[in-house]
Amino acid sequence: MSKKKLSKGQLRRMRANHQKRLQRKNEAPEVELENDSLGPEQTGRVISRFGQHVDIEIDTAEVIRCNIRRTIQSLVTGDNVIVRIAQEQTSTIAGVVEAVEPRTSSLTRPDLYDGVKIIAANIDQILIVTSVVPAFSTQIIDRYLVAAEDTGIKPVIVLNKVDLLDEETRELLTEALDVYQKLGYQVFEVSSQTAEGVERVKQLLDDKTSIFVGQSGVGKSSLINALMPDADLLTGEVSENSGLGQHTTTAAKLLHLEGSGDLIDSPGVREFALWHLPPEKVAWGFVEFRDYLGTCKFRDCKHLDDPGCALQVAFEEGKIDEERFDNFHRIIASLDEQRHARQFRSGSDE
Ligand SMILES: Nc1nc2c(ncn2[C@@H]2O[C@H](COP(=O)(O)OP(=O)(O)OP(=O)(O)O)[C@@H](O)[C@H]2O)c(=O)[nH]1
Ligand SMILES: [Zn+2]
Repeated sequence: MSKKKLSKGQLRRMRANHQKRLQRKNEAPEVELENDSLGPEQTGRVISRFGQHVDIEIDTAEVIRCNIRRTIQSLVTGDNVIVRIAQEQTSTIAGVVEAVEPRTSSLTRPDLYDGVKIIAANIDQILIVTSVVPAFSTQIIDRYLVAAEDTGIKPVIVLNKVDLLDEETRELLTEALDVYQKLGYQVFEVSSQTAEGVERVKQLLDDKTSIFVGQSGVGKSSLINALMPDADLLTGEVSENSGLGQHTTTAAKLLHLEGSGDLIDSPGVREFALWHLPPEKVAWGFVEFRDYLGTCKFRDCKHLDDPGCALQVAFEEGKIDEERFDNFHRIIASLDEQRHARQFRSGSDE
């Protein structure tokens, strides 16, 4: 049986509907606030972004939902902004973001369409949380350090769950972490369970914007809860999935800590170091390698057993820790594996 032919009228209606849909897509879904209904400019900070809208905390600590001027190219959690607030509240949209201050730092992730996507801005420090459950791994710490070094944001290492350690294990871990202290990284040993060391972390967070990263299960949520004025807030916010739709669970959100510090959190923020790293950035991410980079005999030196490798010489002279050098090679090897897997996948798609 042949397909039923559409009448001219039906076709016209279909086309008209299609046009309407396209138009709707291109139109900003925002309620435009009239310029003369807006108050004077004031400063604020992005708490969270939801598509065309954004929640801004202003100096009175009030959070207001705003539209975004079309001239603004990029606006993410943590951005400092200039806003104008409607003098009379006529809708849920209470103001307009007029401008964004230059960022001191930004956290990005690879994006299929745009190359990279910025997920948060103006972060002062990255707390790399690790523990003994899941197993302690300097390789994972190094991987997070490399990613942190690439952002230019200061990383700090936090060993959580020290309450689970017997004396001997604790000594071993302290020794392993000593390598990082010697490289200039701050190291904290804490337990979110017994609150050991938590006060020192609290002081570290004061007056700064921080993010917590690390493997699933190391105790990031537990630690954050121990540092929040209202312990239930974080879990409540993250699991909320109503009203504003699914963005609530994925959008990075800025939260206030018990002292004067802020925290930006989201699943994406927590996992940022697990995304692909270009191999040339890995060596740079090992801070003690920097003096030697560019001094190997061959420009494309893999720093393995290449002749005339300056890193190899430095290692043999005891200037580079063995475990760090091993971890570097392991990270490079895992990047190669990832690349092969991607090539294999894209090849089999054809
Ligand atoms: N013994 C002990 N257990 C802890 C401590 N901190 C967290 N835990 C436990 O570790 C488990 C994981 O903690 P979470 O806070 O959910 O870990 P997370 O890093 O937020 O995990 P994701 O949300 O998956 O990223 C929970 O069962 C916690 O109770 C601690 O200091 N000591
Ligand atoms: Zn080399």
